[in-house]
Amino acid sequence: MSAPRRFTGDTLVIASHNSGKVREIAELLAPYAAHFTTAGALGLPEPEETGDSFVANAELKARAAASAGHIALADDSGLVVPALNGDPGIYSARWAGPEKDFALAMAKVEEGLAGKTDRSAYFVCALSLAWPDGHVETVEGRCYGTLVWPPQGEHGFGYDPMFRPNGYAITFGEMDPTEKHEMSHRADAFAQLVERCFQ
Ligand SMILES: O=P(O)(O)OP(=O)(O)OP(=O)(O)OC[C@H]1O[C@@H](n2cnc3c(O)ncnc32)[C@H](O)[C@@H]1O
Ligand SMILES: [Mg+2]
Repeated sequence: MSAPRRFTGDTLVIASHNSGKVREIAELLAPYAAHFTTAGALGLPEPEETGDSFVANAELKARAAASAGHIALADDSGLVVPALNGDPGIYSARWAGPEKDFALAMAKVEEGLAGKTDRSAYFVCALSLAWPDGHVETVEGRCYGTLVWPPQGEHGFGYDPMFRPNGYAITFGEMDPTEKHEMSHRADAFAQLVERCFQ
């Protein structure tokens, strides 16, 4: 295997159209990239997520944005629920429908869990850094926890209000963002990416 390619300090494009994610990525990235912009700010289209895994979709989104000329970082993430055979998984965004209604998406998860005792779940975050020549570096992070009902807390985004990480008495929705950044699936993936490409 060849050595990982390092980020060289150019402008970095955050290849996501999700403002919750962009905010978290910008905060995690601040120490490593002085200049960054977003796919939305550059007017780049949102590519169709046709991959069959988090990694495949992260690479597809990163490559699509990098083709515009700057190194790009994409995140494909989601909530995996073993009692729902892994759903919503890579379809986590799509479960919220065109209106991006996560109250609806969380209610669908809860409905699926009716009568089930296993309420374990984990978040996955694949991060892919792509160069304009097509090279990619990809990592995957996880965070394990339990699903609670009703949803609790106003912080974060997506499924955060119903996810209580193991070892905590509160949901991601109730957690201070700086604390989520220390132990989330995105933080786990970030630590791996920093070690590979930013040090
Ligand atoms: O593809 P981009 O443009 O980045 O934005 P997206 O929202 O479509 O992102 P994904 O395709 O990766 O879908 C992931 C969904 O999983 C959910 N998700 C991911 N990370 C999460 C987190 O930290 N907390 C809560 N929900 C999360 C969230 O609802 C996302 O919409
Ligand atoms: Mg998406």
